[in-house]
Amino acid sequence: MSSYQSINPANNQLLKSWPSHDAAAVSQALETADRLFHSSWSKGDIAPRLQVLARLADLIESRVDELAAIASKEMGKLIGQSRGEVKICAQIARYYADHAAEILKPQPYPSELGEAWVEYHPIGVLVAVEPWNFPYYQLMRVLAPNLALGNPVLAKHANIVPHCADVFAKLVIEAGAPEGAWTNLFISSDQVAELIADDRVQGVALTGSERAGSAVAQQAGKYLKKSTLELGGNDVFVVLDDADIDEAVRQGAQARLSNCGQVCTAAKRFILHEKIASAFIDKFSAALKAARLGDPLDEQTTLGPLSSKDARDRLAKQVDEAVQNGATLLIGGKPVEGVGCYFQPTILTDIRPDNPAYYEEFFGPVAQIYVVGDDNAAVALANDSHYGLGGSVWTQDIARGRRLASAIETGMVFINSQSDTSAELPFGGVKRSGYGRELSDLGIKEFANQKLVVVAG
Ligand SMILES: NC(=O)C1=CN([C@@H]2O[C@H](COP(=O)(O)OP(=O)(O)OC[C@H]3O[C@@H](n4cnc5c(N)ncnc54)[C@H](OP(=O)(O)O)[C@@H]3O)[C@@H](O)[C@H]2O)C=CC1
Ligand SMILES: CCCCCC(=O)O
Repeated sequence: MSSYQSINPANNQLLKSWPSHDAAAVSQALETADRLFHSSWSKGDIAPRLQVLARLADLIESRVDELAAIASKEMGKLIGQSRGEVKICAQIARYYADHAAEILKPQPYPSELGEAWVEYHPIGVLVAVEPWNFPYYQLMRVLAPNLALGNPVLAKHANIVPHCADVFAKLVIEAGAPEGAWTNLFISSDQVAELIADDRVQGVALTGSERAGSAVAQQAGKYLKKSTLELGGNDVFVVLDDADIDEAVRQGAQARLSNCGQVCTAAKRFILHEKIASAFIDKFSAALKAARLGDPLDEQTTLGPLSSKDARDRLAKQVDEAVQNGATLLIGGKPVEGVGCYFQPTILTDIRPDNPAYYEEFFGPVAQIYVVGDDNAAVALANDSHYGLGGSVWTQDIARGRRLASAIETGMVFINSQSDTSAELPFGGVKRSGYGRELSDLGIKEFANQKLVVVAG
């Protein structure tokens, strides 16, 4: 049974232990959620559900500082970045409050068979399995569209962010949602598997590692339940010879160091055109070295700790092995001595395809640098990856940027911007980065019965 403990990664202090939910509590939660699904709340008029989302957005906006501090203390995100995450959660709630009715209205399908349309109905109780790196955003990405649609959700959050999980669930109730709409469960992987197997559960959404995604998707497949997966990424940051180098360096450093590099769509593989590589590397190294490590609650800090001791130790081992297999360590490369799960900003170069690091995601402030001679080489290197989540291309020739964006095999590509997210834009990837999309009109239909109705002509 995974234990749920709030531990501050900046000082390794235990903040609070949280009791796990036993079988009786899980059974009660599932029964309540399923009863709600069969009620007028889920199957009736959408308006009351959208009013809850609007109130939730207002509530979150009124408590940004409080919610941000809880996240920063529990998983080490810089306080300013935690505020940003809380604000985008309000944006997502408000987006679906304002747009779900339009997105979900019946869509006509002109047909020779007669008058035809597609209606969008909820499918039932879902399970959400979410990670610690955006402890509120990951939950809101599932809650908002499915509360609008009418799918009740049983949520299993990462075991290192129980306070975020608990306060989020309380906010949903405070916004007026009935019991069962969103239930936080402190449960184990085995209990998740049992829920997925239950006939009352119709789908599962997971964000996390390939390991977790594979286990959950396997169970979902075994019981023929719909699933969506948003997993790791090894996103490229392609800087072409005509790029604005200073802007690319500024955003590249942000894209690698934000959330201490623990972002699935963080820039991880920096692919540099040979004409600008030396200039970029000099400026980029200086930008990473200038990071101010410290307490995430201190506004002056620009690089906080990793989320846990395990995460820090895993990263240190990865970097050591990369160097043992031939990579050159340009800067950093070691845990920071002392209290807390800190790691030096790091740059690795000379990573050859026979080095395991070539295909690995570094979930921390570790940048890989590659140098290429032309656009085709950049695309070939970008696509030589098991992952396919996001990426960015930097060039002053937009037509050139669009060509590369179309050729890079990922779910999202940004031109002259680091990867980002917004409620109205779909989020997701391909290959081992998972499948399905969250947010936007695509995300709300992932767990909808897209029902065809035809009136014979
Ligand atoms: N795509 C993304 O945004 C993220 C990707 N990751 C990737 O995951 C890697 C490791 O991070 P980590 O924290 O270990 O992520 P995990 O994949 O272990 O955790 C993500 C969620 O999945 C749960 N989980 C893990 N295994 C199972 C299982 N067999 N059945 C059901 N649920 C399960 C976890 O629960 P519990 O916490 O109790 O183990 C957690 O709630 C990172 O290096 C990164 O590559 C991590 C975070 C976010
Ligand atoms: C702001 C970017 C959000 C990325 C969410 C993730 O790491 O899954």
